[in-house]
Amino acid sequence: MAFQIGYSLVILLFVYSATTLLRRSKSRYPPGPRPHPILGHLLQVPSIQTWKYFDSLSKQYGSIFRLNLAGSDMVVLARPEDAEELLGRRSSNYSSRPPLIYAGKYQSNNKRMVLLPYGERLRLQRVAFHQMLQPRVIGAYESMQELESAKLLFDTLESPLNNDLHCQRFAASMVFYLSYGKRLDNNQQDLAAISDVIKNFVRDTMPGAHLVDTVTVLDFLPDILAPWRKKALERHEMEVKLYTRLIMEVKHKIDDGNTGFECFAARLWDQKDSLGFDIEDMAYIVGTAFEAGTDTTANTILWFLMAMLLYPDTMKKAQAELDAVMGSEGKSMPGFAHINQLPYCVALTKEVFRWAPAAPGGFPHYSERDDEYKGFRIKSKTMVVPNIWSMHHNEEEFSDSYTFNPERFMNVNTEKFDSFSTGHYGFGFGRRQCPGRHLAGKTIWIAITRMLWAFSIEPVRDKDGMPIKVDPNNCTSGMTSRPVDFPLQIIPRSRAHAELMKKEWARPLSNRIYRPGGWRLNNFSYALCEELPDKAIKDTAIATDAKGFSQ
Ligand code: HEM
Repeated sequence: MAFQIGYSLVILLFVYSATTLLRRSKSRYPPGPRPHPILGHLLQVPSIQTWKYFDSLSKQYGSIFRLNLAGSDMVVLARPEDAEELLGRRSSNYSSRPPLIYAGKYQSNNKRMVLLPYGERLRLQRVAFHQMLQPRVIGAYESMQELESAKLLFDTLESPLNNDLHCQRFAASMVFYLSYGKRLDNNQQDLAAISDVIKNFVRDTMPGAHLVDTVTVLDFLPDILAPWRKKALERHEMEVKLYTRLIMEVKHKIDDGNTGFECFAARLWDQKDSLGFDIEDMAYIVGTAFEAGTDTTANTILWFLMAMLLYPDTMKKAQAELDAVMGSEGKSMPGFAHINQLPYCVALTKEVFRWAPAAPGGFPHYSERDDEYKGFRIKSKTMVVPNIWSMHHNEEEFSDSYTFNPERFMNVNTEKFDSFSTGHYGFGFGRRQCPGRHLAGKTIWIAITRMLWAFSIEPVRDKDGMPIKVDPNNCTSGMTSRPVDFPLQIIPRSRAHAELMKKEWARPLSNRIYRPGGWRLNNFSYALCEELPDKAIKDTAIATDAKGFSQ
């Protein structure tokens, strides 16, 4: 009997091994262009608008193709269903990030969440983010979003030519407030310092930005032969100094007995020991929120402005909707209370995310184990890139995909605020999907909707009265992309609209309706009123909380 069982086991083992081997030998790598014997495709992949090159390869080799960058495997996915399967359903294998020696190891000391490999450190950081950015709490930020968008309108009215700076300030101030509990008003010093960090970071994480990330043996060179290492470490020092100063300011406020002070950094100070974070961890966690949320948000608003120049009919349609709801006399300004009455403005916002994704090339994921998919082998340590650009230009899903057409989103359920991040792929996939997406959707909606209500966005005309053309292909490259400076005129729709913009921004903060909520409902309402000297106003805010404003 024992012999028979043993015999059967041997046969089973043999059959299993044979079928596995057979399957392996049948599976092949995804197709791709012919590589150079040593450098692979390293010299073929352009650093300028890489997503468009990848899109052209997907038309030639299919929706899953493979490249080799001097020995490192890269698989590019052009279809959302493949990204959802691999990065979503098989996320236990595809949720890491490719190790970056320059930006990850030296510049970030392996602490920056966006670059972290999959593991416990990432999990803890995502838990911390989730507390601040989950759908249940983002209602608490509506009053801040309305306040900052009022400032955006006012700034644009006062100096329309600086719209780029205003978009940047608007996006930065929103996230800065959530992160450090203070607004970025005309505090150019903090804004300039952080914008600089973001600019460097976007550049340093670009594919091919640093040879050592591809030819990793270069990291064995001594310092004298690797001057880039000193530069990366200097950047690290500068970032740590800046981000630590900001979280220490929060700590001092807490130590000074400001018990109601509420922001992401304050929460982290509370949980520092239970989550096992050191100060540098905390500095980077909060700084990362700021880095990841600022450029993406500002760039999306710039893309919106360009879309309005190219597709003025969509602007007119949105304005007709706004006038029908708010009246055309410019006597009242739209806010979150009107979101369900403005489906076209919701659809237009979603179309901006689709038409010009702020991160068109997607963020690369990284496989940890060998896998097989649709008959293709995907080795461990393969960079897997969801090419959002291709997905948004898949004609089967988005017909006439290069045309900006909000109508394609007109059937969405606008009662669900969450819907800003569905129906397109601009926020990525799986366990690394953007944790700021719910906040970003609403921040961008309020900015776009109020800009449409307030202004006519017009082309600049040449001396013959002809509109100067703008080109959406003229955009920056990197992890995020934005249109290169383009001429436009932003003109108030009427004197009454202009007056209301001024009035709204001049309105004392005490007259604003706060909708507190969030992690600690009452405490958070203090945070929203932090700049207000009057205790009575703080009490009012707490009272409104009790009345159950939206959360
Ligand atoms: C228009 C606005 C935004 C866009 C288009 C955007 C897009 C993205 C994308 C594509 C990713 C990579 C997802 C993946 O790996 O599959 C990402 C990651 C991330 N985003 Fe956003 N994002 C936006 C706003 C924000 C905001 C407002 C915050 C925070 C306040 C934020 C925080 C992050 C963080 C921390 C990550 C890294 C997640 C990780 O590596 O696990 N983002 N975002």
